[in-house]
Amino acid sequence: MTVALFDLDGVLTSTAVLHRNAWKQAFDAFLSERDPEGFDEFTEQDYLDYVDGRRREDGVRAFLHSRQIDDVPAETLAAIGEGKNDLFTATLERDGVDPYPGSVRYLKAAQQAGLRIAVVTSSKNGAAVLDAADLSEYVEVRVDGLETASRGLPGKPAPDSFLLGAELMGVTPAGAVVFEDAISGVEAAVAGKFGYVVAIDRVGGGQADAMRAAGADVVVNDLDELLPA
Ligand SMILES: O=P(O)(O)OC[C@H]1O[C@@H](O)[C@H](O)[C@@H](O)[C@@H]1O
Repeated sequence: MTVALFDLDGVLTSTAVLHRNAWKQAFDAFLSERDPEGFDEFTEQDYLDYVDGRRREDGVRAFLHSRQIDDVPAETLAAIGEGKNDLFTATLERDGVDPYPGSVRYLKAAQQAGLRIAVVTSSKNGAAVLDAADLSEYVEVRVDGLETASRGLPGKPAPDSFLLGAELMGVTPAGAVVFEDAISGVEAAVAGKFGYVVAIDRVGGGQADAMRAAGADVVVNDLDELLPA
């Protein structure tokens, strides 16, 4: 295999946590206003099950549906996502972004070994995150939430964004390896019949088992583990 398709948030950069925190603020504000008495907070498991790896609008719909909230007008759904995005971008601008050191080492080693690198992310902030983390130089092709939206492609867990990444890199899915930290992303890679699927478990608990059940070929805690000692 000569091409590697990396998810971004949680794989190369620690921004999955920034996304999760911003989602929590946005959803908790919505839920507590809608039902102050019965307020039941947005949890880390909610993030992993319904939001992680998915496009912004898909995450909003999937989470609210999990709470049997299906009567929200489209403008309100959009406003929740926009509120979350304002929180996310403000944190990004204030604190910057840390790439995982093990991921940087892995990118360098992959590049030296002649592997060509693409990033496939559901986020519309993909370019800003790559730039802030100083990783853009490694990336030959970027497929992000803006690109898939402009082409009318469905988001993860549908395979389309990864398939587009492979196509733009000029390889078949079988000729590419996918690196993912979200269950929706592992499902997308498996659905696309990619050559090899590496899952990165950043959260512990039942995540590694869920990743294997979703079809990951291997689960690691950090990309460093894949490098020779
Ligand atoms: O709102 P954005 O920046 O377009 O990101 C959409 C999604 O992008 C994914 O990469 C993240 O895992 C999700 O948490 C996030 O919600």
